[in-house]
Amino acid sequence: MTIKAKMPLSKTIALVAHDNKKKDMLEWVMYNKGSLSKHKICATGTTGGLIEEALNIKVNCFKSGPYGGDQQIGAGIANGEIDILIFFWDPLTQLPHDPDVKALLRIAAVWNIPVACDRASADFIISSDLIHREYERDVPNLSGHMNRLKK
Ligand SMILES: O=C(CO)COP(=O)(O)O
Repeated sequence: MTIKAKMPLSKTIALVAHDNKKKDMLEWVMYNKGSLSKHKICATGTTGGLIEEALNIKVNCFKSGPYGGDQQIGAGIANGEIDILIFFWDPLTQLPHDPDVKALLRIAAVWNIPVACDRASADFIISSDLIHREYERDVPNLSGHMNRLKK
């Protein structure tokens, strides 16, 4: 059971990159600076600091990923405060906070937000017509869930 949530004109985009992917992320944000500047940007700590420096824009920086930043972004998604996740995670390195990485990807799928895990998909999202307009997306209907449990 789902209900509709409004995707606002100005989206809140979360940017996250693992260390081996930070160069990719910086190149991507520099290339897309024009589009990104129309939206609110948040990020895990180190990624966000690098983006602020590179683009000279304000980034709402959470804690560094391994210190809870992934979980803070996950909470933002569950609270309806984050509309899009661009997460260049590293598929070739074991990380101590792997459970947090999985949890972030999971909660993004639960809340049906657009997620890009590499530059090719990030390009699709940023060049989509939907990035420039309001639209509705399905989100879980929690009251339906509570009612089912009561039966
Ligand atoms: O580890 C991360 C995501 O899992 C990213 O965190 P930082 O941006 O702080 O490096």
